Amino acid sequence: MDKEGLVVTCAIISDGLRYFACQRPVAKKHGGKWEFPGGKIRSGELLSEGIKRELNEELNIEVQVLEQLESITEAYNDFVIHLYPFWCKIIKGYPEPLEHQQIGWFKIEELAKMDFTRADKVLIDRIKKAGGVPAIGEQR
Ligand SMILES: Nc1nc2c([nH]c(=O)n2[C@@H]2O[C@H](COP(=O)(O)OP(=O)(O)OP(=O)(O)O)[C@@H](O)[C@H]2O)c(=O)[nH]1
Repeated sequence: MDKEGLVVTCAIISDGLRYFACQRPVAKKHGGKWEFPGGKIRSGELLSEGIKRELNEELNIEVQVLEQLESITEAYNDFVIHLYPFWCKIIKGYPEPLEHQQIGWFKIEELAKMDFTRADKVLIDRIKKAGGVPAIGEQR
């Protein structure tokens, strides 16, 4: 097991009512699981730069980081993940599923029932308990 752990960022994007989530391709690790868009940080890259790069690569959107949320560390069978969530706002483009099986907008109650990884379940629980991240304006 990689003791250092994998540093992964993810974006929480909300239209005030629903949250944006993506389903991983079957062939990838955690295939078929739902996740918040993002990915591994490259060496020397700032977390806030990594999240913007990943969303651009995966969804062809530009985002503004509004706030960094509390990180989550989870041990899976073969690796440890340090998940760094960022509350983000889309400032350019509409999400396209360039690397995911499916993408969509879901209410928090729906997210709580979907098949997310353990790290994400912790995050969803936190958002639910906090009563949601504040609405972030106009999105379709
Ligand atoms: N993107 C993302 N990955 C997550 C989340 N939660 C979580 O456990 N992970 C896990 O973090 C690991 C790395 O994410 P990733 O595979 O998206 O990273 P990446 O796009 O940079 O990888 P790649 O370049 O190999 O495709 C995966 O095992 C993934 O399941 C999440 O909310 N978003």
